[in-house]
Amino acid sequence: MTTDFAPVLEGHDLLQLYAAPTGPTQALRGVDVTVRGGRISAVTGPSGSGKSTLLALLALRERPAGGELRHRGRLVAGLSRRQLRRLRRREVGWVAQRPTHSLFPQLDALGQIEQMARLRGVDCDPLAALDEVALTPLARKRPEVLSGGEQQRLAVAAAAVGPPALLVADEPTAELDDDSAALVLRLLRDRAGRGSAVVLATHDARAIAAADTVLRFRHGVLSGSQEAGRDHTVTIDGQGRLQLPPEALPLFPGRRVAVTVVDGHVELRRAE
Ligand SMILES: Nc1ncnc2c1ncn2[C@@H]1O[C@H](COP(=O)(O)OP(=O)(O)OP(=O)(O)O)[C@@H](O)[C@H]1O
Repeated sequence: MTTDFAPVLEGHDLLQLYAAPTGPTQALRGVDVTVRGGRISAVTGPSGSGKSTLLALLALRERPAGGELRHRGRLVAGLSRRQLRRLRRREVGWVAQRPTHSLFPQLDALGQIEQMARLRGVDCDPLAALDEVALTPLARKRPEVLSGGEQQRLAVAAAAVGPPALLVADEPTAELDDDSAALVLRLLRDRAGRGSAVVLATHDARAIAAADTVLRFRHGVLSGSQEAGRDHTVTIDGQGRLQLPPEALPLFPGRRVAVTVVDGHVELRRAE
């Protein structure tokens, strides 16, 4: 179902250090990671395990202290600050753990979307972008007067303008109830469907279930990775209806499905 895109980012033996009173501490070490367009990758693990540190590297906000990070085959270490800034502006959507850190404090919700479209050099319908996260009634509000969940939805909608080649979000559903989380996950799936590489740091089972790849961290080390695609046994009722597993639902945002019976199996695709 998922198209196989070339890697946007490839990290090998990544190391990140932070200063601590006792000397430099390794926030990440020995991490190998590949991020592809068309996929949602969830980075998970206990608090302090290195998720945000990895996201800062993948969003090109920091450079690794060691190892190799390549963006479309080019070594990030070889890029100037100016080149990195330009890449971030044009190609990277970023949702900070505190969503206000990725919003412009002086702009209202509509202005956030318009400004992001300007920075990326893309056309966009700002009202439709707000509607996607159910924020149209708050179009003229600035971030400071929005609730935490509204700020989070706005930050995701703004980061997703374009859509960007890379969409990196730190805990994008942490503040959200089930309905709002479903909106955000549907939006992220839509952008992956349009080719974005989506990377999330998350503790949220709803977001992990929506991911194609799950990367588990412990003490700064990648302790396991898992591809989605588990088999599910479900029952078909007397009318031929079946219940899709929850992680399949974000694949069908309009809830319309094209069904093809072919070679003894059934394929489901999003109906246009
Ligand atoms: N700017 C920094 N300066 C010093 N230490 C840092 C800095 N950022 C992170 N660390 C340390 O690096 C380690 C990894 O932190 P990180 O924020 O990546 O974890 P996390 O898995 O995202 O945690 P959480 O789920 O709580 O957000 C922690 O020990 C943290 O204290």
